Amino acid sequence: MTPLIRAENLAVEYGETRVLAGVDLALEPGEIVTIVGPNGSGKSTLVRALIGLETPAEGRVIRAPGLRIGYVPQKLHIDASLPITVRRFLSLPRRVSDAEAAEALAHTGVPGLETRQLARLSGGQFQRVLLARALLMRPQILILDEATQGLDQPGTAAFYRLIEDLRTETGCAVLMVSHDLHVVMSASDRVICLNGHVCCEGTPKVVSEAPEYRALFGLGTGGAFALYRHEHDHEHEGGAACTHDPAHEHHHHDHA
Ligand SMILES: Nc1ncnc2c1ncn2[C@@H]1O[C@H](COP(=O)(O)OP(=O)(O)OP(=O)(O)O)[C@@H](O)[C@H]1O
Repeated sequence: MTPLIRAENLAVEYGETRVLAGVDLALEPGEIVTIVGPNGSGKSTLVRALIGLETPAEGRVIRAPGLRIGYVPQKLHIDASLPITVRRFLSLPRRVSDAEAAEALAHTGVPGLETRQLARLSGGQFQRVLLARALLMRPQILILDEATQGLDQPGTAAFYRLIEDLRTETGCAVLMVSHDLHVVMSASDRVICLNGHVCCEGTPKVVSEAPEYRALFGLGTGGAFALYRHEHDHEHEGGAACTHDPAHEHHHHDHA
């Protein structure tokens, strides 16, 4: 199968700082892939580079011709002093019909919100409206950058069920960045563990049994917390996917 998006030996820099190096990645139609990794490990940067919002310092990103991407960014600040209804927001940047807007809102579990002010939605409603807008792109790939932040546990679980249903219904691929490890592990076909480079990757089963993953996330309920304590002192097997770039600092990830 031809990948929808492929990154080859991708490096991204902000000024003098290299935040991603040697990243190889390919997304096949219909698969759900999750990127995990500590804060500042380059997850959003990778997503932005895949979409074309960051220019590679090295390597390249290849997108299938005419690829339709639905993107839910990590942060979208809505200025409460600039009123905009849900309906108008759904027509940005592409104008959509009332019927399309209504269908997308129903699809994401928030029917009838059209006349509401965007700035006054609850966190969960807002995320679902963002998802509805992404769906209006009729995406072949849906890219979600920590789309469940601000949602409670049931809201998060429901959101991921919705993503899985959408994949089943539309056949779109899904690439998401997430810190919700338990849900990630159950909902993903493939997990990519990032820390400036790809630490380890594979099916949730393979990754969760990998020493790299265990070193990163620990076991049991402490796992999610351990995510933020990643000091990159674990050993890698094979090593091919893990060329440590000496220019890339790891110690600053110890945010615990
Ligand atoms: N526009 C920018 N200019 C300069 N540095 C940036 C920029 N965006 C991100 N960075 C830096 O690049 C590094 C990677 O950031 P990125 O947002 O990709 O990490 P992340 O893995 O998504 O983090 P988090 O889990 O906290 O969202 C960080 O050190 C960050 O400070």
